[in-house]
Amino acid sequence: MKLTDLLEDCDVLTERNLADIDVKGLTDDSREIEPGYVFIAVQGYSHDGHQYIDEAIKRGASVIIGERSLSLDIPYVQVKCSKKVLGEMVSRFYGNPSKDKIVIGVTGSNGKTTTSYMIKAIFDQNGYRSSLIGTIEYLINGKSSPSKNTTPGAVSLQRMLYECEDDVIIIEVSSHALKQHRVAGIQFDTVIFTNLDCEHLDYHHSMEDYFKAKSMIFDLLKKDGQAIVNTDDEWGRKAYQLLLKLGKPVLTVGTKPNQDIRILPDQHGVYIKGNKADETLELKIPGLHNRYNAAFAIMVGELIGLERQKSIYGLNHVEKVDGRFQIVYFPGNKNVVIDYAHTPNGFYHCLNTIKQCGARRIIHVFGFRGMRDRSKRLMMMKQTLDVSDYYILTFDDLNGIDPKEMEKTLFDFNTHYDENRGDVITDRTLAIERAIELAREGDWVIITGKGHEQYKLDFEWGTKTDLETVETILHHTKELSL
Ligand SMILES: CC(=O)N[C@H]1[C@@H](OP(=O)(O)OP(=O)(O)OC[C@H]2O[C@@H](n3ccc(=O)[nH]c3=O)[C@H](O)[C@@H]2O)O[C@H](CO)[C@@H](O)[C@@H]1O[C@H](C)C(=O)N[C@@H](C)C(=O)N[C@H](CCC(=O)O)C(=O)O
Repeated sequence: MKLTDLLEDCDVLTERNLADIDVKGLTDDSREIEPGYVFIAVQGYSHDGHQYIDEAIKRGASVIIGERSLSLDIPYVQVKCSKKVLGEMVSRFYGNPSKDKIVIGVTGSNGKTTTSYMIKAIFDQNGYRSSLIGTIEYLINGKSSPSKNTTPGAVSLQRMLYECEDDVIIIEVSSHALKQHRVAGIQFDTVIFTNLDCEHLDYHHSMEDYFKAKSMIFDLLKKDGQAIVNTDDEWGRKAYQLLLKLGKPVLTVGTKPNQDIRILPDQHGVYIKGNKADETLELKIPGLHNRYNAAFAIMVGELIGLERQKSIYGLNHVEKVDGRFQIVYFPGNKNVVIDYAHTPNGFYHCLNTIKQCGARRIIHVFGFRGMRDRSKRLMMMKQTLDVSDYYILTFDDLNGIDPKEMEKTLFDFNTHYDENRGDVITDRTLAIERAIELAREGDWVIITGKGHEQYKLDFEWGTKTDLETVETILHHTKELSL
């Protein structure tokens, strides 16, 4: 493929010696360079790709692209934003693979994963074949591989799209990915904006900046693409206004009248308007948050012209999503829930869902992640105090933070909010064991923060995930009762 074709429409500042250069491949990682490749130098979070230009040349790069004004012995193209150019070029290199597929992007703080699996179930149960790229796994052509990033880097992502033989591809799009242009070059048929919660402010610095990053996805809609937003959410309403301003078609989901899909909080259903007749659909899914997720998925079904009952049929086939409101039933009518919730709003929805399920008492095990947004911790604490009856603060990922420092943070929170309703047990497995021990008939234990993820620390029980810990305790409980 010719370099000039790959650079078409890219924001190029200066260029020289471009002639008729053939491109064999392209990457932003000098370690992956092969002869005839283009190396795109990207300013990253921990390294500056421009430092690896010499290494890329030694490995045989035939062209370098970067943001600096440089004079090199091989052709160099200076661009305004090399991350964006990377996505755009790699997409062209693979023949714009998103163009001829149905591509659904799901963004927002909470609900991305569950919504994505619901959409997938609707497609799969109705004669389509779909791929999914997200927090838990990359599921392409029926083959699953573990997820590294919720949204992979541009080169991997475009390669996955290229290799995907399915009709539909559902992509969870993180704010990091948008800010870093990992999805540049992708064209979305539908974009879903679930909500925005106090999160990632270590990276985005303010909610406005976080919102700005999320809104970048709207620029990537296909010409006839469609956005769907949750207008019960403050930032969803801002997204709605922005979309109107941009002249993009937008459908709404929420509990207020006049929304395209109206959530009926007390009736376990949704009321849907649209091209076809208005209709109330019953949903058998627990939790208000899941009715929002289901409403987005049903709306996607509407957009591809599915009969509504076929969407409901699909939703009834959603397999359990790892680490998302995953219930383990204990003898003596005790339930244990594992959920990825790690924001105040995530807590609100999980804890209230358990309450609606009729929990006698709620015991909540959770912690705070090191090196992440600290501003949300207070609100997380308040949320649990509002709804749960007892909490145990424990370790989540430390991400390089000294364990002593995190332990002190947990004890400080516990002392500050001490109403004889909480405890600190830093070992996560012992905290879970204690919570289950405390539970009596009709009680629910909820463990939040890690969801499907593997532990990064070694804990007492030697288990690797919350599910493994809970199942090990269940096994011991059953043995003891024999
Ligand atoms: C902070 C962050 O977002 N980092 C992401 C970023 O990497 P980076 O900026 O650190 O890259 P870097 O190591 O500084 O390298 C800069 C450049 O130098 C190049 N390099 C580097 C070394 C070398 O020898 N040669 C070389 O060419 C690198 O290939 C790169 O192009 O770009 C990489 C490729 O896209 C990502 O994999 C990486 O995600 C890291 C692993 C990460 O943990 N990110 C998290 C914060 C994240 O993105 N999370 C969201 C989900 C958030 C949520 O909703 O919960 C996600 O989408 O996963």
